[in-house]
Amino acid sequence: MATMESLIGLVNRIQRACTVLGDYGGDSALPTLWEALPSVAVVGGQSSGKSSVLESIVGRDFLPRGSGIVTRRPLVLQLHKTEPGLQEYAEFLHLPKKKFTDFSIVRKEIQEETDRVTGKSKQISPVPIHLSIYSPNVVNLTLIDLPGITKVAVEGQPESVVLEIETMVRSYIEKPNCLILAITPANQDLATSDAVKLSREVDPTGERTFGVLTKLDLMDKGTNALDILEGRSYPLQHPWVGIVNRSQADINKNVDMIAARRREHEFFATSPDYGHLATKMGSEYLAKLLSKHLESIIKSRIPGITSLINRSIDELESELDHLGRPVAVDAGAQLYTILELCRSFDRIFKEHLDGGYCISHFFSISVL
Ligand SMILES: Nc1nc2c(ncn2[C@@H]2O[C@H](COP(=O)(O)OP(=O)(O)OP(=O)(O)O)[C@@H](O)[C@H]2O)c(=O)[nH]1
Repeated sequence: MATMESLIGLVNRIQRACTVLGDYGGDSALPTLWEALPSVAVVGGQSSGKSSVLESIVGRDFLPRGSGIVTRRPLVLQLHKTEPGLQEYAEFLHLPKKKFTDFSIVRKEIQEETDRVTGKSKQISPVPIHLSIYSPNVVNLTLIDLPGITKVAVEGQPESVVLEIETMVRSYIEKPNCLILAITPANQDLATSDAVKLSREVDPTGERTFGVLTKLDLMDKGTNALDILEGRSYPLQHPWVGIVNRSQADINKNVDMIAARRREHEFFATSPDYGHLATKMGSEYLAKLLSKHLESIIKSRIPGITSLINRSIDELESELDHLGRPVAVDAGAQLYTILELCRSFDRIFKEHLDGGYCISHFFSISVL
């Protein structure tokens, strides 16, 4: 288990290295290392509860929240499990070496960094924000929060935003190594769920889709979601997980994540409808389920990842060979390099000229 955890941690670090080098799977026509590594994308309609699910998994309050379109750039969130007792902190890729221990400042930075690229209007951008959280209380995971799928542009947005968001979401979830966390609110008809519709399109067999039903506490009295949670309607290969996040009123009252998790736990444990499913519900269970699934994916993909890395090393080495020796920085060594180049040019020139010693000699002297 420890080995597997460190392996997921290693994949996290490779992903981090990829992003530093500008490889986040973007629009590259070539297969990239990022694409070979597994990740989890959170997909759903606007206000379906995507950011709330992410926060519950992390157990921290750090994402900008509110009604309307809040997530306007993809957020690549890497969770790194640290030793027990160590302090939790966050780091942004665009602010290297700056450790954030106050998570309300993390939220502010996400907002400001979103605005820096999109402006303060409701525009969206496909340029991701990268955030790493180091904590003893998380499981090693890379999660990607995406803008909510919508059917209509809100005031201040161009009509094209609807298609732009769908294209952006699709570009992440169509990658075969991307697990899809399809978030659907339980108080809406599942048949109209954007998350279910889109994930079915890109993953028709449902092998990489995890259905998450939020807002179970907001269902009309006398109704429940047992048909879905027990897999009778909309079955997926992995069972649906029910979640109860904090309501907007809870957020306004600053109900903290620990209290929220406890309340979620109680909701399932004491519910006459869901009590028998309580051990397989809730955000903590979801985080463990995802981490476990990632483990098995990584295990099965190790040979592919290794061969991709080896292939890239080979290609880079042959490119380096082709480029020749590195050019030194100091003037003396540079002069030496030039002399060496002239010497080899002289030799090759000589070899190609029939009895041309004089010309090549003359040439080498004139070059020097
Ligand atoms: N009561 C209740 N409210 C919830 C639940 N999940 C989310 N909410 C509320 O629904 C609203 C939207 O939640 P978010 O998590 O911001 O939704 P989102 O999908 O990330 O929103 P966008 O990023 O704007 O698309 C917030 O006010 C949450 O408090 C839930 O399980 N129960």
